[in-house]
Amino acid sequence: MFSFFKKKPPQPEPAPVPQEPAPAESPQGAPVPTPTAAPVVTETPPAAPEPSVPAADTGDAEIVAVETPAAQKQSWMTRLKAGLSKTSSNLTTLFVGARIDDALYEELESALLMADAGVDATQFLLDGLKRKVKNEKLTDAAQVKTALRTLLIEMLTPLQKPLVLGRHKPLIMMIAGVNGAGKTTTIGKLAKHLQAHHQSVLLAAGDTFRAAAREQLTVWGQRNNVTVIAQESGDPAAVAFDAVHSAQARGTDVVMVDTAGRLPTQLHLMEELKKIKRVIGKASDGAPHEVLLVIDGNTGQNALAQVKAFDEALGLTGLVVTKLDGTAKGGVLAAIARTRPVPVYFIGVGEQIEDLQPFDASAFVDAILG
Ligand SMILES: Nc1nc2c(ncn2[C@@H]2O[C@H](COP(=O)(O)OP(=O)(O)OP(=O)(O)O)[C@@H](O)[C@H]2O)c(=O)[nH]1
Repeated sequence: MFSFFKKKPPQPEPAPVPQEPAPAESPQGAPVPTPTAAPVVTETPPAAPEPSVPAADTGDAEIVAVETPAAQKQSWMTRLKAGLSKTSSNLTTLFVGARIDDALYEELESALLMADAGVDATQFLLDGLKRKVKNEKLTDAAQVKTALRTLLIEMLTPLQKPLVLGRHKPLIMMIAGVNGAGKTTTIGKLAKHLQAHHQSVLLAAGDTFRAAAREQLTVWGQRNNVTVIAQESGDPAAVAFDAVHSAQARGTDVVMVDTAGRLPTQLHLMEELKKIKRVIGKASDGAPHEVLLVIDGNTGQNALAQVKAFDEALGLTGLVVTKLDGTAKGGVLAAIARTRPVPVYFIGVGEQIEDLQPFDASAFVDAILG
């Protein structure tokens, strides 16, 4: 049974020492007049008090926050299977009534390449499978499929890692990705999941580039009892800095810093991301504690290039792979596992909150092998 988050008791953090002037903040949510050139910050408070962490959560041992009920897990498997059906269709059919011969291996090779597993992972799996067939003297296709399942789980398990809560207060997460990857949607879904796990959440609307993105997040925050720190224009690093200080003052559990979408080839924008990260570190020593890249599963091998580029720029701690529903390219996780094994914290198979779940290698492989 998998859980959504893991939880650890918070470590005492040094008192924050402001090193840069934080932008002005309005106590009532109204924009504050500031000197020319200084950014205007709006703070959207939650409509109701945020849930506090229960006293029982501060024990010594690492605990699993919430066990997923069997019925819920079942419905997730159903959604995962449906979501990954395009990736799985080629892989599942080729074993039906097949003989173990070169034609089967060739078909498997094409299916893996078409699923965007990439040349390296595909070759690795084929070599491993041929070895297993020989050593274990496998004689029918169903056994070969089981052997492939084992190999795939072995390959993907290193990517499986829970997001551990409560290591820092606030736990500061920075979220990056290319345009339209699903960053803002993912932040919204994660905030809801975090609230369900008794975590108070504050969001920094660091997408100062697109006014609509800021407004979208602000309206969403008002509806969902989540404080959003936003600026009408200016520097996303200043928004992040201000958000961290607000969260420290309020005793908020988790801060998520949204950032504008950008391509790794837009070097000045990649520099801007590095600056946001540096400034978060100035606001809180050692932060951000998580640097997440949101990737669109539809982009297949291009997603791999994004992982490499963002990892080199920021030092990623985790991935969120969205839109695995409706794509035939779910094999990209195998490519990531072989070439840049950054942990996959969550995968998304739809637009609903419950469509974003922790990555579980066995469940994923079961879904793609049918
Ligand atoms: N089908 C599907 N759609 C998704 C998923 N995750 C996000 N989306 C949709 O993808 C679209 C883009 O999502 P956003 O969250 O706005 O993406 P973004 O990365 O914040 O975009 P920018 O701010 O432009 O960089 C929205 O229509 C989302 O509803 C998913 O797992 N499956």
